[in-house]
Amino acid sequence: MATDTAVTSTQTLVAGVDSSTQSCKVVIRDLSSGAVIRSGRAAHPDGTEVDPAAWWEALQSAISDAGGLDGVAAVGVGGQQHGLVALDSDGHVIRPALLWNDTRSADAAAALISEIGAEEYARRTGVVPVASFTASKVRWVADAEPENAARIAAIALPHDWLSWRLRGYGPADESPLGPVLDELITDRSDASGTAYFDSTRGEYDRELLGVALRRDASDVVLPRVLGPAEHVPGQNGILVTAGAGDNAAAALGMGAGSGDIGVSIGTSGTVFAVTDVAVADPSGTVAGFADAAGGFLPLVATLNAARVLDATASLLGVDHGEFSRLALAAEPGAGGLVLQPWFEGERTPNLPDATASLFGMTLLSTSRENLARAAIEGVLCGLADGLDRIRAHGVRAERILLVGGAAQSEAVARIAAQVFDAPVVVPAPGEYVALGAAVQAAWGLRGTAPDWPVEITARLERDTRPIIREQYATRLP
Ligand SMILES: Nc1ncnc2c1ncn2[C@@H]1O[C@H](COP(=O)(O)OP(=O)(O)O)[C@@H](O)[C@H]1O
Ligand SMILES: O=C(CO)[C@@H](O)[C@H](O)COP(=O)(O)O
Repeated sequence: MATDTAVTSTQTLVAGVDSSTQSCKVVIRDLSSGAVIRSGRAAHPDGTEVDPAAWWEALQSAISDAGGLDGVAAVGVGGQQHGLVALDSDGHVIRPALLWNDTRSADAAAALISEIGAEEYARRTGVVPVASFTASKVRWVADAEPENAARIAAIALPHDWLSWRLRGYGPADESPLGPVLDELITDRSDASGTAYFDSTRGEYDRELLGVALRRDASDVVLPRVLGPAEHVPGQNGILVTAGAGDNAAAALGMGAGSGDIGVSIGTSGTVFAVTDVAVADPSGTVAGFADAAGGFLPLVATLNAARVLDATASLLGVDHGEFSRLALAAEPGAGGLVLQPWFEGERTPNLPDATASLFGMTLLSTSRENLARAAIEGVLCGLADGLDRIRAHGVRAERILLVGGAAQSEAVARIAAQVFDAPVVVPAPGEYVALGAAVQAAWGLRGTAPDWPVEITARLERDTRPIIREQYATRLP
């Protein structure tokens, strides 16, 4: 448990949750100042399919690690996007949740595009299916496990299901309020990652869900979409707000506005902007998601991010601090060494079966320093390519806001300023998804968005080194 500030008896608190791929984090903030009062975390199991019960257990451990919810008036739950939580009519989870990084649904995504058309998907939902999206996972279950698909009574995303459990709903033998599927709630940001939601109209596209499920989906319960200023009752008098997809919650947490580009380097790598107008990219590279504040969140995601650095550091036998020092001891371009970091297949570019490759190895270039730098450059180049695609939709990039676990690496921040064609700002180390979910909790509780300060620890001027992206580009297929 981390206690940053003493709590007084008159203080009202709000809580934010980030149920992310690798862990669950809880932050408890003071409603009036936004100060973090206490926080906690718990690990999630590895794997690209996970029993949601593990998330529920981790959430309770993280809450307890944070000293419990005493004094908390409202909670918002942010979480990894896209995961398919399929429920039967008794509120039981039908099979382990299929996560955003499970690439078995790549063929299902391709089939949906060939049946509906990429242009039509982009027009109706703002996105074009890739393996990550919920619709692709629904189709995968319909084809690979038709007996499971036939039992689906409701479909939730990870954060929807956790909000439901937190409010006291669930299977009759596991929850005080029972399996009331109509009490599932969500928000526009996470709904927009399903590929069966029209975020400009704020409505589900049940015909597209039916195509994915291979049956009439009019009776499938989908979570009710709440606005950012709304709340519903929860347990012990604690109100529950809409929650959000993790990237949209991070945007709230770091106060991203027009001209800001969020770059998150966690399990996934993401680059996103906050915009007033929707983006629809029929190529599917830019996902035209909604944000958690009533606007839009055009986003490009990569599958290979912080864990590429973890794996390379482990190969070199060093911790994160030494890994950063090694990378900074190498020159930009890593002496010609290029790591194409597609260890887990890749989503952008859409190469679900790809593997990683190391190019440019000579006796001179193959040093520990160059390998550390090449890993960071490879991850950042993929995200910089994504930013170019977002800019192509007329989005301005005045500064990069760097968050996610790997943003704590000095080398990542300094090399980001060499790779992105914009200054880089690093907010103070923090769990920005959970912090943003707490922003939403405050917003839903009071009806207006709080104006809490965001502390910045580093500002790096643009320091573009063209060699890095030029040599990476020569290795693209
Ligand atoms: N100083 C650091 N340098 C590089 N990577 C780091 C550092 N600190 C944490 N990480 C990595 O960040 C990742 C966790 O980031 P996080 O944003 O919490 O991920 P997620 O939200 O996807 O679960 C882990 O892979 C961890 O090893
Ligand atoms: O798929 C996406 C965005 O489209 C990912 O960003 C997931 O939302 C997982 O996030 P992390 O757990 O890596 O933060």
